[in-house]
Formats: sequence, C-alpha cells, structure tokens
Amino acid sequence: MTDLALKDPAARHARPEPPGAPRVTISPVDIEARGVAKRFGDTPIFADVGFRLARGEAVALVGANGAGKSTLLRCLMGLIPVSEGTVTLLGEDATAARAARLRALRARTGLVSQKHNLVPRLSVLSNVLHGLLGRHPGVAHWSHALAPRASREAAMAALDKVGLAEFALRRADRLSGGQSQRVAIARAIVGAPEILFADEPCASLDPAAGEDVMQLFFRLARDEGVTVVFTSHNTDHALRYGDRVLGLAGGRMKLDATAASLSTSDLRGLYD
Ligand SMILES: Nc1ncnc2c1ncn2[C@@H]1O[C@H](COP(=O)(O)OP(=O)(O)OP(=O)(O)O)[C@@H](O)[C@H]1O
Repeated sequence: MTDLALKDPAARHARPEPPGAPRVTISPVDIEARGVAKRFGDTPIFADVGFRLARGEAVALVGANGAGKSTLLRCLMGLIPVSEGTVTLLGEDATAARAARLRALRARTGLVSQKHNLVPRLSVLSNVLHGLLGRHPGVAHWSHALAPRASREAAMAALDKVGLAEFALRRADRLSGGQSQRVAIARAIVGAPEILFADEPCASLDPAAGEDVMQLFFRLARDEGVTVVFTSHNTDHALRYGDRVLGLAGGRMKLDATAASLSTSDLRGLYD
C-alpha cells in the first residue's frame, strides 16, 4: 500500500483505474440515515431524520439540552434500536443486522463519551486495550498482562499518539480529567476505526483542557482520514471542527449545512 493509500482512506477503497481514465474520486458513504424516528415508550424524541455522511467528513450534531443528540448518536451506532427508518453503517443496514453482525460493524467504529468511563483500578494500557474488546471478546484483552504482544504494541502506539506513552503502567484513577480523556481517545482509536463517534468529548473539561482534547481528537481523525460524528454544545467547536453541522430542534433535523456557510448566530435559533 502506498503512503497515499494509508493517508487517504478513500484511496484504500478505490478500484484500479484503467490507463487514461479521468481521475474522479467518489467518497463512499459511511453513514446514511433515512426517515429515522426514535420514541421512548410513547414519548417521541425525533422523527424524519435523514442525511448521508461521506467517508472522511466531520459532522457536528448540535441542539439544546434534550434535543436528542446523544440518542441519535446511539441510534447511528446501533446501540439502541430506531423506532422507524433505517441506518446504513459502512454499507450495511445496521437496523436490520443481527446482534453478531452489529457487533462486528461497531468494532469498526470508535466512541469517545463525555465521561471517559475508564476502569479506575486498571492500568492506562489495560484501559486502552479495552478498545479492542469488540474485535477480540474475552479475557485476553481485559488486562495488559494477558494481552497478546501485537495488541499491546497497538495500544502503546495509540498511547503514543495521544502523548501518554510514559503513563502506560499508571493506574487510570491517578490521571487528571484531561489525561483521562486522552486515554479514552487512545482507546477509541486503537482498533483503527473507520468512523469515530464523540458525545460531547470535552464537556467535563476546563476550557483549555477541552480545547487540547478537541485538537488532538481532530488531528488524529484527520491523519487517519476517518469519518467523525460529534455532539457539542459549543457552537464555536461545531463550526471550527465540523465540516458540516446538523441541528436538532423540536424533534426534527432543522439544520444541515456546511460549517463554512454558517455563523454562530445561525445556530442560535436551535436553542430558542
Ligand atoms: N433510555 C431512555 N429512556 C427514556 N427517555 C430517554 C432515554 N434516553 C434519553 N431519553 C430522553 O430523550 C430525550 C433526549 O435525550 P438526549 O440525551 O438524546 O438529548 P441530548 O440532546 O443529547 O441532551 P444533552 O445536550 O442534555 O446531553 C431526553 O428527554 C431524555 O430524557
């Protein structure tokens, strides 16, 4: 594989071109939502949600408290069922997939949540290895002492990318909030995901640590050319880090526009 193919995931999926053919790159669609609705019992959360996200796109999902951002993210990941409609994830209908197929699809994605959810008494390295449990279920990837060498090396490489290699053997509960969130990012990327989901990844951090985490997260995502879907209450982050912004309000997708075409005041209407 060439360097270009490694850097550009679209190139990884490209078919060999016949000599003299025009160079046209069509990015695959990584996520497609069609007519998606979600209800909890009789309570509707959103309906009629539809969009397509191309490989490598970074999309900010915005909206007021309770608008349904996290719920939509969980529907896209197949963590909870949709009430109506379909979600196609990496080319497969996730809403029709059986549990084992869904797990295999999810193993090709990574998630960073608002709370890092590290296992406090385990080492940083073991926590990063947990990012491989979707691909390698079982006890071997629970602890760094048991993990195969290749997995430990992958986890160390991920820790290196977030600048925490020297903390590998430290207990996770001895880290600051910002460091913990960086470990959570390492855990999300260790399996080389094709899509990264992030649910308010810096909500629990102070502004400086939050900015660091956003920068790191997006630098890694750009380096790997992965598709990113992130929720945020920070309209500035949504516009700076998203290529595109989707806005939920009143149970509908009220906004779908490129970040470049929007200003902070355009997003205010979502919070009225
Ligand atoms: N498992 C559940 N059962 C019932 N209601 C739920 C469940 N999960 C979420 N809700 C409700 O769905 C609505 C949307 O919640 P969600 O967390 O998706 O919103 P959000 O936009 O992410 O909010 P916030 O910005 O405050 O995190 C809320 O009214 C919430 O109470």
